[in-house]
Amino acid sequence: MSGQHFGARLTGATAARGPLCAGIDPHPGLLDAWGLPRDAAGLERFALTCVEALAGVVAVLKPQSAFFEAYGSRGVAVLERVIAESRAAGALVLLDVKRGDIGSTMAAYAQAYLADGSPLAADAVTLSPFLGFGSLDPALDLAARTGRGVFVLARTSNSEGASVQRAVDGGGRTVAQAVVDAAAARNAGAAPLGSVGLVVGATVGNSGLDLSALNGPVLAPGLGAQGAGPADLRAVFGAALPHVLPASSRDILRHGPDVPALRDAALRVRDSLVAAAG
Ligand SMILES: O=C(O)c1cc(=O)[nH]c(=O)n1[C@@H]1O[C@H](COP(=O)(O)O)[C@@H](O)[C@H]1O
Repeated sequence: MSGQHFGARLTGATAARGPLCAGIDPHPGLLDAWGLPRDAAGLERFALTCVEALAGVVAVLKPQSAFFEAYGSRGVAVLERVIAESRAAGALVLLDVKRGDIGSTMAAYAQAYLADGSPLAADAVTLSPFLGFGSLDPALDLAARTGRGVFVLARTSNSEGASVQRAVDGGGRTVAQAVVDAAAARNAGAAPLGSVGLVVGATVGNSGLDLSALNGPVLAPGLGAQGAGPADLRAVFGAALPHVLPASSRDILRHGPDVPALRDAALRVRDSLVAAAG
């Protein structure tokens, strides 16, 4: 990928379009609600309607891979179109795949999602560090070489995550803080922002995390359907708020399939985030 690295492109995109990541999560129940069949054709209509409504106005689109994989090769072909058409309309694409594996096979996932010329290459992907942060090195290295980004799970929005992520190591540091510190080391010296992001749910309350040295973006899912609102972001993120990218899926998608209604819903969420940050 030519041009600026991901952290710079994200900074430009959110400055121009506002701080919102809209998720494309084609839940079977949403296909029903939109009057679409639960098959690859329904998936395609759903996903491309999202692209039509959102890709020209939202900074980041986040397709959730599993909902596409569920329809096999036809679903994955739809995902390829979503990535290409969203990017062509000016949105950055964060592919939500939450990959994490031992290093040798992590390299293969990196090729699939972060290599120039790969059909599924996006601007960034979500990664899971729970096989050890260092196991992600092949993906972080390739992303750095190709100007792409990653968002590494640190403190997830679900309640089950806390027992792992708040566990404390021998030095008294939580697992989540160790992820933050490893990402910060990767981002040191980058300007205007590094390309190794984190995921910290908007639902987690006072996380206790020290994000002051991160120098990277923080994806904050959990708005809307999971109960968090724009006003919660300041409590969770404090001084790190300017680098937070709030994410919402179902709370926006329920306004489809009408394209203007879907777009207006996303813009309302975006405007409420701008107001809450101001
Ligand atoms: O990595 C993610 O995107 C993610 C991390 C996390 O901690 N919590 C979380 O909800 N997500 C994703 O964010 C989206 C949330 O969807 P809604 O609850 O419908 O807004 C889903 O695609 C989740 O898989």
